[in-house]
Amino acid sequence: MTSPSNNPSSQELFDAQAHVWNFIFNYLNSMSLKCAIQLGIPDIIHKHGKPMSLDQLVDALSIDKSKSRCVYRLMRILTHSKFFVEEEEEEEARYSLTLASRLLLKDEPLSIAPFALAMMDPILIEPCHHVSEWFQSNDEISCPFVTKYGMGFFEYARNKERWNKVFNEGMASDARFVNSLLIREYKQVFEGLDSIVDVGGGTGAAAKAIVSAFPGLKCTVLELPHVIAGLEGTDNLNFVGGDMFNFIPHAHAVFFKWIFHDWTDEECIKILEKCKEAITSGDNKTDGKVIIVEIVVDDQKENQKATETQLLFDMLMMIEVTGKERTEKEWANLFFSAGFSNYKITPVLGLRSIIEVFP
Ligand SMILES: C[S@@+](CC[C@H](N)C(=O)[O-])C[C@H]1O[C@@H](n2cnc3c(N)ncnc32)[C@H](O)[C@@H]1O
Ligand SMILES: O=c1cc(-c2ccc(O)cc2)oc2c(O)c(O)ccc12
Repeated sequence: MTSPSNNPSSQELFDAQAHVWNFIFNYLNSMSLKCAIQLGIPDIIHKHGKPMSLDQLVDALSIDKSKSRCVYRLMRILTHSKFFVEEEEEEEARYSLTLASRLLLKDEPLSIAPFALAMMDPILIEPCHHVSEWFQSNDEISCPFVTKYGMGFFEYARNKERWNKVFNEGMASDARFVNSLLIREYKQVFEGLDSIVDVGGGTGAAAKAIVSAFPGLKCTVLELPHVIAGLEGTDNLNFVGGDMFNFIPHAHAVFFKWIFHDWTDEECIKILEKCKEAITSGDNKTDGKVIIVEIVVDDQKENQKATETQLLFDMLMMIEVTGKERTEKEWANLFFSAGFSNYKITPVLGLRSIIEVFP
């Protein structure tokens, strides 16, 4: 890393200014994407079935023609960011989808639109305006979410029906996406298991994907009661209301997706100790394991954008809850502190990995 020159050239100064500007205005990328999802632009282009002109898009959007140029400007920035492709046909621009915008179609099984809308909801963005205030406040305030709302995430979600629904649907869409790829890429992680508990499994999206791929496997979702209120199980899927810090039902394997990054090291060690009890039978024997789907920070050092996204998640975990993203060394420290003897990381889920932990 070179230190800045004491006598920068004009070009160096302009480059530095451009870097600052890019960061200042980057939120407008997120907000443009949010607007396109809310308007259903990917769905409209998909339904059209072939590249779509601006006039056709404006017609289908049912918005006032006076806003056509603004729709063009929205499409221009999102085309620049590779959410759409623009091609010229009969001297007119026509838009089609990219793989990224296909993931944002509302009625597709692998849609991550609900996750995108939950993560860009004002409820999660508001605490971001309170980070410095939180840094300067007393030790008792655990995260900027609490600075903003005066209560933790769990208490807030329990009392706000709309937010509870938006958040759970967002998580469920991510669970459907990542679990279908997990089963495609690393099916063997579940092979030979007869029972599994999905701890903090939300409304059961991951569990449903697992039992439909492995019909002989019995799956229990352990969740906070307000998340699973009114949900019915099936023959091989059941919902149990409870607290993972108190008790995890006995099973061959315990599955966690996006749980440990929500919690401090001390809390994770407590959960892992409960897991060890859950996979150990009365005679102290086990061939069970813990299966974790999470980020391993720095596992893709050569990919600058991947590392940046992992670090953005780490900031999100600091702001909304009291968790963090962990390096391999930090993960290993948790596992060994909780009395596990071995682990295996398989990096087949993009920014996340599958981590198997053995007693
Ligand atoms: C970030 S969400 C992840 C949901 C799901 N595993 C997924 O990735 O789609 C964290 C989940 O943990 C649940 N949770 C939080 N505290 C819990 C506790 N003490 N016992 C059981 N579940 C808990 C929350 O209700 C929430 O659904
Ligand atoms: O914004 C969040 C909040 C949580 C969260 C919610 C409820 C809990 O009891 C614990 C944590 O978790 C998140 C998460 O895992 C994620 O990947 C993104 C955002 C959030």
